[in-house]
Amino acid sequence: MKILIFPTSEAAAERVAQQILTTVRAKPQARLGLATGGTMPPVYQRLVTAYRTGQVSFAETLSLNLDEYVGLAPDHPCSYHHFMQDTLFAQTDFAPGHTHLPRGDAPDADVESARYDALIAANGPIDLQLLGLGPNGHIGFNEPSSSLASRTRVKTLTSATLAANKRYFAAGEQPPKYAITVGIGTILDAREIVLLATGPSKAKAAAQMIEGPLSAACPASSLQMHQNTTVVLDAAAAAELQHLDYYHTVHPEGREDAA
Ligand SMILES: O=P(O)(O)OC[C@H]1O[C@](O)(CO)[C@@H](O)[C@@H]1O
Repeated sequence: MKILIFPTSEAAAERVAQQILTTVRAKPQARLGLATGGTMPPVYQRLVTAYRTGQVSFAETLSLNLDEYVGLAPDHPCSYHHFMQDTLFAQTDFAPGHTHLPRGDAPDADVESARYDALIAANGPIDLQLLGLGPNGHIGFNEPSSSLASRTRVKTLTSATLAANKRYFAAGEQPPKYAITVGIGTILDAREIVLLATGPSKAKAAAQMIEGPLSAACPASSLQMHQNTTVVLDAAAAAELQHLDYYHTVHPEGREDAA
């Protein structure tokens, strides 16, 4: 893993956006694995700006998102379909038939998981997989105890994740208890992975992911096994790392201390 530590969350998001733009400019038909969650809007805003200013086109790009809540239809305001439409797809020239997420409202979530896994296999490998990080170390909705070889399937969300994501739902509305998520094995098949984690709530998970043992207790530690992963942190998310001299620290003026 290459670890980059930026002074601010804005600088970290900018670095991730630039990596996505570089991939799409080099290969307009790139297959992007995209992520949702509160960490991603600053990245997607930058992609939208790049599109609006003529710096990039996504017209030929394929996107395959990581996950969706079981039971939520695409038009539910808290569905990840809605999140992606709102923050990225409707604001750029992604072709509607090129943007994929698991269907949370499918009549049988297991059948839908198998369909989605086959879709990724048919279109893969993913060129660039974008990831956020759950405060409990999850990637996608691969909660602690997920098999490190898992494929797309239904996962039961932990109480910690339900509590963390409750803020995205209306008062009194319970977040779904299950999600369809691409598996860790599927994530590790990507040619390139970039994970973005910002803010103090990610510090413990970031330290376990980078410095902890490879373990299903921290699903993100599986990225230690991937040959082309960049982890982008802001200073708050890097606060619990013990070995700062192992990593690349990027200073406000852009100077980088090489690891
Ligand atoms: O960015 P957040 O909201 O902290 O979420 C962290 C991760 O958890 C998820 O919400 C679960 O998939 C991801 O979308 C996200 O990458």
